[in-house]
Amino acid sequence: MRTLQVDLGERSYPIYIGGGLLAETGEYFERHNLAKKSPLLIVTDEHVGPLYLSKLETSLQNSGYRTISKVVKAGEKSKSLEVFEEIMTTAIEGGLDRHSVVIALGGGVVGDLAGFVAASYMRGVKFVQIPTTILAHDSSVGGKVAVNHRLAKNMIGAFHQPEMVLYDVDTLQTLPERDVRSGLSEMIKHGLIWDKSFTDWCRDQSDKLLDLDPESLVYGLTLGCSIKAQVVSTDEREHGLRAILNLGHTLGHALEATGGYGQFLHGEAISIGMVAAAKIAVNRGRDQSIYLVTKDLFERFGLPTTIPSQMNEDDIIAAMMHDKKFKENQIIYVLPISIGEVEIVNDVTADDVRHVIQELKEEGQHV
Ligand SMILES: NC(=O)c1ccc[n+]([C@@H]2O[C@H](COP(=O)([O-])OP(=O)(O)OC[C@H]3O[C@@H](n4cnc5c(N)ncnc54)[C@H](O)[C@@H]3O)[C@@H](O)[C@H]2O)c1
Ligand SMILES: O=C(O)C(=O)C[C@@H](O)[C@H](O)[C@H](O)COP(=O)(O)O
Ligand SMILES: [Zn+2]
Repeated sequence: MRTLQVDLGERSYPIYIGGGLLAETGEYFERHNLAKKSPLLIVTDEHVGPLYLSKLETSLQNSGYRTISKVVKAGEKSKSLEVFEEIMTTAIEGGLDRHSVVIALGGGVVGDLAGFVAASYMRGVKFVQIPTTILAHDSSVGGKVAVNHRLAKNMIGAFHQPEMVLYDVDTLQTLPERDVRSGLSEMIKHGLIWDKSFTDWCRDQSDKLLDLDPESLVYGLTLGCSIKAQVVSTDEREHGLRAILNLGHTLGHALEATGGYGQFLHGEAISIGMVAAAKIAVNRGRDQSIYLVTKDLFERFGLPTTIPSQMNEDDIIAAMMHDKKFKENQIIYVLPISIGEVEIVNDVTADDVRHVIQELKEEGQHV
């Protein structure tokens, strides 16, 4: 078992990564002095619930905790105000009070949604992240919680840090292949923004990672979480450095919204977004190899690197203008300087992005 720490003063918390942790949840809750008198609310989804909910409930009940649960539909569409309200109803009817803890058991969708419930219920209760996807090595750390608006991703949310992240890597063995690839996209991102040697390692280990080799997974997830924890510990509220975690997301989020939150998985959309960022950087004078290496990397993981020709660039640009990083008529964009190093710029124009969308649509037609 490995333990990392997110250093945020009184909001600091550990990330526990290892096998078999789910069955020990009750003991971790006791260790963290989480209240036993108030009911706990477990939020999960219809895929994860049947696999892991009873194990979690048993562990908590064996330690003397009372639990209620809410199972939501799987997928990005559950990150909505409608589902948020349904969970609030469950919480109120179940008698949750200010000492209750909301637990997210699942991937980034459940984590973001349950986290926003925890941030809002009675103006904020404690929150525990129990991630079950590869992607959630990113989403469970850092305290960004939100639901989507039809027009833009993660538009309604808060910063609300968990008490701990309990990452039982055994759960990853049941992930569908498409979600394995999608999750690895965020792992690669952590290399691209921070550490060339980690990017090289991801490329060299691609077969093992895609095969869910436990040793490679634990190493990759630990490195990914550790990069995320370092960035968040430096800049919790994204006043500066934290924006680098958004590599590929300006366009990626616009693709998700334009696709109706169903066409692309998050990791797929940001894979295209990271390739687009590399292309923009090259168009602005950076070395062509940045684009070639980035594209090759995502292709090795079976992730998309082009934009479907039927997508309309005006729609994508319009969605991008709603992004949180669009301010004072400028797009705040994260661009690679080299592999493992990025910069935050504010002079990428909508036309620059439109041009790259057209290039990536054309490339898609030659595949
Ligand atoms: N808050 C953040 O910092 C942050 C960071 C990155 C991504 N995100 C958000 O995370 C979301 C994507 O997360 P995700 O990819 O985990 O999606 P997800 O939560 O939808 O999970 C992916 C799919 O895998 C299923 N699943 C989950 N765990 C499983 C398991 N162990 N076995 C079998 N099936 C399992 C789910 O039911 C779902 O169908 C997006 O909404 C994205 O915006 C947030
Ligand atoms: O934690 C962050 O900061 C990130 O940017 C991580 C991203 O992978 C994640 O998708 C995040 O939810 C995007 O944040 P947003 O502020 O652009 O919605
Ligand atoms: Zn992301």
